[in-house]
Amino acid sequence: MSAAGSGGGADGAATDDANGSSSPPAAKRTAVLIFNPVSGTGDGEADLKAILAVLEREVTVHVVQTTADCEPGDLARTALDEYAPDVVIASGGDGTVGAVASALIGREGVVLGVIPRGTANALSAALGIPTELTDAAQVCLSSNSWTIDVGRCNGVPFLLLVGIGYEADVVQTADREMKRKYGPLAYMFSAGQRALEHTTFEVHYTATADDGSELVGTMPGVAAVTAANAAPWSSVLAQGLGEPVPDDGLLEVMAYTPETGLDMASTVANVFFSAVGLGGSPDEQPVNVHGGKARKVKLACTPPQKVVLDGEMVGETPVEIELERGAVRLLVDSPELQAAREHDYKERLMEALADKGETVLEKVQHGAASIGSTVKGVFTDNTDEDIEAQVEAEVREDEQSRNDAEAEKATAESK
Ligand SMILES: Nc1ncnc2c1ncn2[C@@H]1O[C@H](COP(=O)(O)OP(=O)(O)OP(=O)(O)O)[C@@H](O)[C@H]1O
Repeated sequence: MSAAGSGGGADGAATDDANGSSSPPAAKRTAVLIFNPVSGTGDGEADLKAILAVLEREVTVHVVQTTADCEPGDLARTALDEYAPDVVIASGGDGTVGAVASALIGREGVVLGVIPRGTANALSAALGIPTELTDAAQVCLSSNSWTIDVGRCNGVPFLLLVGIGYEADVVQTADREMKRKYGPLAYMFSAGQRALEHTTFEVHYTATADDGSELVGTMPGVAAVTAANAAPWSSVLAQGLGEPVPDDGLLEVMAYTPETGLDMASTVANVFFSAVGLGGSPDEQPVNVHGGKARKVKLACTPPQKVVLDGEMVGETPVEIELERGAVRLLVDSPELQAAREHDYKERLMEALADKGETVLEKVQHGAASIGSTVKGVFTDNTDEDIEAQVEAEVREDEQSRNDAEAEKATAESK
């Protein structure tokens, strides 16, 4: 993840000049915090308290809470006019963050801070924003910024990607109930389920390359198309050419033409494994993955397909997608802080493993068994109650066998 440049520094303390006389404290910077109280699965009230405890040390914060029927972008635009802030901070899921980011397009001098609290937090993962609440709040006080491109799909701004067909079905299947139950795994379950049941369509495309040349054609048998500005590893289909670059002025456009449901599932799995470094190089694409970089792309589908924009359903094809270069300035970790955080995380992980390696391994195996049966449940027609009963039974069985093993060991030792 590359992040460079600098934004406004934070300082609010009194300063001494060369004569030793004290000058008045510099005015505190002003921040607007657009806060979604219901996003994710955490406690909104407690989260807000923890965030303000960090931010208010250095900036004056105006909190604007979102509501069910109010567009967060409109709230941000009103707050920009009312408070003329230096920083606008979006705290919520990807929907909230994307909408607030779009309100900052063309507002030079105002930087975007992000405190992720959603289910998937794909945006933060793609842009290298810390997932821990107070770490992310701390980054909002920093002076490191990264100027990134913003996409537009039929005029509507997006930061990550446009998904057509399969990708849109996956998002629609992972509804709030499923996300509440399974967290980020909801997307994996729904991805597996939809891969087996996917349908195909014909895509008519006009892609404009970086040199202005145009590629026009029709592709039959397509199950999914993605056009990405940025994407985290979990947006598997956007990784066909390697991780998209959010500041290169280009979209990564991918199309998938699987023969069967299993073919689709294994293609998704292959791209996923190579994206996380466990498979072949992304250059060795499976034969049913096609793609390239484009400055702009027009797509029409027969029959028309659903379209998802940064995780939100927005309608149907046809679409015209292009990028606005360097449209938003985002506050990010300094490379040093990012490295220190990663180092610290790895150290703690290694310590925990050295301390109780066996227990950790057992827990992982136990978790995998529960997930396995949940996936099986989702793929078959079991009801939610069936799945929960199945998972509970496996957990009980697992605990019982562990207790038996411990009892056996204790008996053996006492002899
Ligand atoms: N005060 C509120 N009460 C109820 N719903 C709200 C409120 N504020 C926002 N919403 C709803 O929250 C949704 C946006 O959620 P957001 O994207 O922030 O988080 P999420 O859906 O939990 O996370 P993710 O996008 O990562 O899955 C919108 O549908 C909006 O209507």
